[in-house]
Amino acid sequence: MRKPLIAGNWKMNGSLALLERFGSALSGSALSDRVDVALITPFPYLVPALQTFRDRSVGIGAQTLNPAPDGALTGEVSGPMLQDCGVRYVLAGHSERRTLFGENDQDVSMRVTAALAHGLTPILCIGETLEQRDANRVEEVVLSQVTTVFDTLEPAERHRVIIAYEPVWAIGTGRTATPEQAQAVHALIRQRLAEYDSTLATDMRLLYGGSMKPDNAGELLAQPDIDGGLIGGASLKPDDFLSICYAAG
Ligand SMILES: O=C(CO)COP(=O)(O)O
Repeated sequence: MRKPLIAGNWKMNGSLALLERFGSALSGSALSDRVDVALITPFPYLVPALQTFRDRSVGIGAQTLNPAPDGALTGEVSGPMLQDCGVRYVLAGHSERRTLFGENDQDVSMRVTAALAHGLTPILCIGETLEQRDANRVEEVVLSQVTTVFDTLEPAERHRVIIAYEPVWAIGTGRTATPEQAQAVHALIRQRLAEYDSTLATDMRLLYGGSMKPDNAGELLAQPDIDGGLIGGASLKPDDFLSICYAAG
């Protein structure tokens, strides 16, 4: 049985004041242990977030990392640093990193490997653009984003990854994938995982991301192959985020 994960990706948003509001909202909530909750914050808020949720009721994650362990790389943050601070998750391959910062599949793969090497749980983000969907290339694009990373991993490492399917056309647009569209892609990903090993397919959590909100979360999360959500805009509003967590758990 896969436990759902609801992860809020703050992107380059948020403040200490917002973190405090999340601290009050989530600590005072009746969240069940049937759902894992994570906040993926900008670097400066990681340590305050870890302090806010020192009971570990909310896992804290970073939005990227540099694959090198250390060195003369001004402005970068490494896996050992995140591990040192107690960070649990790190995103790799978010579409904004791919398009705005030029990260290709190989860069993404190096980040997943570095995360695993330093005890972090990578959340590998994949998804097609609208152009690729219109050209009927969803399966090809999404499965190749999975395999370029998974082919390089050891079998045991593959089991430690979480995948988030985020169709690029649904991110921040208010245009969410229908539950059927999302389920169809999740099922394809799971089939591909089964080719590596059947327990990988049954165990791996596949999150959906892209305009998930309180009013559509229930339907999306009810799909058999959707095991949670990676939430952007709605993760900046404690009440909305909590509603989505309740819908999952
Ligand atoms: O990119 C996302 C999460 O990583 C999704 O963002 P939105 O929920 O704002 O569409």
